[in-house]
Amino acid sequence: MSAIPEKSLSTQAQVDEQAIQPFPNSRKIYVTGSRPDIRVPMREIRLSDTHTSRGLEKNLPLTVYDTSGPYTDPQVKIDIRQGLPELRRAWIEERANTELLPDLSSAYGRQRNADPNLDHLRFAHLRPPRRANPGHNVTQMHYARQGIITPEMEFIALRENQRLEQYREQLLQQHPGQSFGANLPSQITSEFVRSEVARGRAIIPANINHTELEPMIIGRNFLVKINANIGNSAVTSSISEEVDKMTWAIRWGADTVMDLSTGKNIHETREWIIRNSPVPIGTVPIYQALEKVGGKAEELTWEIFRDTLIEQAEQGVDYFTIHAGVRLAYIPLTANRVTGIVSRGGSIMAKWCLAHHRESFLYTHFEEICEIMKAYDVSFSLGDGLRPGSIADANDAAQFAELETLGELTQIAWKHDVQTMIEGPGHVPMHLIKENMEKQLVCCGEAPFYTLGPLTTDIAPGYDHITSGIGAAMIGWYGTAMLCYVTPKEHLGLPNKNDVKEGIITYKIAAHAADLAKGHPSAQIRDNAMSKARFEFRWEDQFNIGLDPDQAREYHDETLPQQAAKVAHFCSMCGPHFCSMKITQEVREYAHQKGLENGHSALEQGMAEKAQEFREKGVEIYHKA
Ligand SMILES: C[C@H]1O[C@@H](n2cnc3c(N)ncnc32)[C@H](O)[C@@H]1O
Ligand SMILES: Cc1ncc(COP(=O)(O)O)c(N)n1
Ligand code: MET
Ligand code: SF4
Ligand SMILES: [Zn+2]
Repeated sequence: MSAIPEKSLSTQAQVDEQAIQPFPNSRKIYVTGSRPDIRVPMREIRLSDTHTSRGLEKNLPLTVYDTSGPYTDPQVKIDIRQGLPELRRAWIEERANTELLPDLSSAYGRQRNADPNLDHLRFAHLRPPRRANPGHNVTQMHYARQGIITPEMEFIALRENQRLEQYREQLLQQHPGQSFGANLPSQITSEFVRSEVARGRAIIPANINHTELEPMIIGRNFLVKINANIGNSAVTSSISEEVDKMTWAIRWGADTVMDLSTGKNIHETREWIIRNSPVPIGTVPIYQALEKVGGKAEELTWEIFRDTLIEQAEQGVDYFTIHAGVRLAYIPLTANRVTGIVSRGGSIMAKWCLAHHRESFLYTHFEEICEIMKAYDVSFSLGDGLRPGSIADANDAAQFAELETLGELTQIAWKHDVQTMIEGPGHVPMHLIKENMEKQLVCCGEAPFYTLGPLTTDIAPGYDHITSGIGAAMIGWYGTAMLCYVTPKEHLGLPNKNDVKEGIITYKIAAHAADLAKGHPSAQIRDNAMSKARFEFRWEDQFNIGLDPDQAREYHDETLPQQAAKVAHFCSMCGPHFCSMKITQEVREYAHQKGLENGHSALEQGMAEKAQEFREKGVEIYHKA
């Protein structure tokens, strides 16, 4: 939608065409649950047949997790000005414990919505906000603790299984994995989802005002998830660019998106994003609160912050990063750090605490914050305001003091049945990563961990998706439930749409590598399908099974663009005579013809004959015609 000028956004906005292209050889499928409106989206990738000497062999279509929402469903007409269909509306209404309010409860929200100067850029179909009836708690954790399985929980169970049962025969070969204490059942049931949420070991970020949401779960005993950060800054970007980043991010696999806008029109930007997002949206409300006081941290008040929480909760934000662990007493612990406080929220709160020489209002008003959260089912992401911002500062006293406090706050949130996850570092060398995971599990009672990377070295600006992808893969393996991406622009500038994709693909790799290493029951199916396609020279399948079919195809086309090359038994890396997979196939064919079965002797004999053949052909290989 980037081509549309801000002055006519509300009437002219259009979806980014790139975001609605179907994936090659793929179709959107829906697995239906116990009622017709539980329709869980997945992507099915059609594969070609295997050619064997005995004829054609079918390859089962592959099912993959799909975060892209209705955008990749050709049956759904996308209209960014209308927003997405309200998938969860009936589920929320049925529970009959909420009311639609005549107007926004937030004074700031009302003022923005009434301002005629914003008409041209406002999302045009604003809905009245919904809130829990007085005295009611509408969190998924509250239901879970009463033994209720919600449609959201059933949806998630189907989603996590990815039709695993279809692959019992084929492709299920898998290494046992090392899970470091995670409990990964071979089949996820709705009851398992409920019990993990009740226990606080997983969260379902799902604000009752985000009815467009396709439910997902964040927890150590489920698939590892990834988050993409987007949002404008005072220096650059616009509403349309940010909506494009969101639709681009979910296309490539973002499980949640954080809108970290700090520039113009934060309220309106967020409305456009939420109304068009099938994934949970997170924010850091203190950023917008700071904007409201002209960037002067010392002028922040509990009242302004509270109004901001309500404003955002009524728009449908699914989780709030709240830096309530930055206590006055911890600030001196950062004095001798190389990079001080690198968290934006952390530095804002540190400034407020010092200016007033008082305990942070986030800490002192924490129970009131819980009351707001449970009236809309907003989840906590307890912010790591004192995370290390350099290798030198990793695992220091300030960082771990804050973690202890986050543990205390988790217990308070749980007392209110408010879903909670914990944010983690930052910059940490590889050998200090495991300690972070172990301490978090102990301090925070196994509440899900959500880490930024961590970056494993400081020396590669321009490549921090890689420095952090390494740390993300490690901490994901140890038990982190969601990995917050870092893009190549980290430390250098605001990421653009391309950087968003680069960050996502990097983090999809990290998260999947972690699932494999943990031994998640369905994790290896896609690897097995890919390896089989690769060994059988099914090039199209190799492109299409991958995380980024476009990139894979482009690279193959660079040297072998001809259609015939898409079935050739080699690529330009080794060429026809040195293709080891081709040679292996010849060895196997030979063994088969000789009636020698797979054993050692067959391979040995095959190799010997091959050796002879190569010696004879040697001249030809080295003196290329
Ligand atoms: C906490 C992390 O959030 C990221 N971050 C902060 N603001 C934005 C934004 N507008 N867009 C993308 N990423 C952002 C940075 O990568 C930072 O390190
Ligand atoms: C995992 C993680 N940690 C922190 C933040 C917020 O940023 P900040 O703490 O800089 O305000 C974030 N978006 N994600
Ligand atoms: N990259 C930083 C971090 O790791 C955030 C902004 S730059 C100091 O927290
Ligand atoms: S990323 Fe840039 S603006 Fe943000 S803390 Fe680092 S130097 Fe400052
Ligand atoms: Zn950094």
